[in-house]
Amino acid sequence: TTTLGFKYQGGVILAVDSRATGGQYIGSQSMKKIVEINQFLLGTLAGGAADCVYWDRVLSKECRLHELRNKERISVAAASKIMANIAHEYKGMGLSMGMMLAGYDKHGPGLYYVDSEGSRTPGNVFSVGSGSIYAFGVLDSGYHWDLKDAEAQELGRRAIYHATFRDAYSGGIVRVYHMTQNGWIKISETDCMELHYKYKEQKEAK
Ligand SMILES: CC1=C(C(=O)N[C@H](C)C(=O)N[C@@H](Cc2c[nH]c3ccccc23)C(=O)N[C@@H](Cc2ccccc2)C(=O)[C@H](C)CO)Cc2ccccc21
Repeated sequence: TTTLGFKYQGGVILAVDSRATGGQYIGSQSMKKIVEINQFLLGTLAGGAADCVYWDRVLSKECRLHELRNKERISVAAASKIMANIAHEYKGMGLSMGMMLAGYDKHGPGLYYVDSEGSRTPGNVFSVGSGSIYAFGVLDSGYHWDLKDAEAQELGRRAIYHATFRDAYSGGIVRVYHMTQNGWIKISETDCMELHYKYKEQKEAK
């Protein structure tokens, strides 16, 4: 898996692949690794697929209950704290989850990394999963706060593509979402082979 998220002047970009593996076996090429918790909250999934899918559903339920009890949407900080508390409750019992929570609340754009070891960190740039070292290579060389929306979306897409090219455990479809003060927008869903030939042509055109 390769997932990434970064904050910039235009909000938050999330980009992921869609492969699930069991050892060398590819279980699926179409897994949804960006989960839509609500219109202003997105999560990304990496690690044990069942762990991620299950505890994301629990988090979604808790976020909805928070809205009903408090008559206001949950903040990104509070949602990430719920997930961190769950991870801490099960620490040492074998959960394997590396997630990001991205959203927009009264404090502006939010991006947190949360994992099953108990880490919960706010930050501007994260990449999580077996292909994250490749994604960082592209992301760190192209990232700056003042990226334009189209540049930011393409940077996320290109970073995930390069990870699917080099990491055997990443592949399938490259999905890009953009979180702004009006909520999330799904920007693109592109098969990594389509991107492969598109980037190849761009290089040959030079
Ligand atoms: C095909 C499939 C599933 C599947 O392939 N499960 C395997 C056992 C799984 O969990 N694979 C992990 C890798 C893995 C196997 N055993 C583990 C034990 C501990 C930690 C990780 C693993 C995976 O693809 N994870 C994805 C993340 C992911 C995949 C699917 C859904 C959510 C997140 C990922 O991180 C990269 C591919 C690198 O591993 C689970 C599932 C649920 C619902 C529908 C289909 C499937």
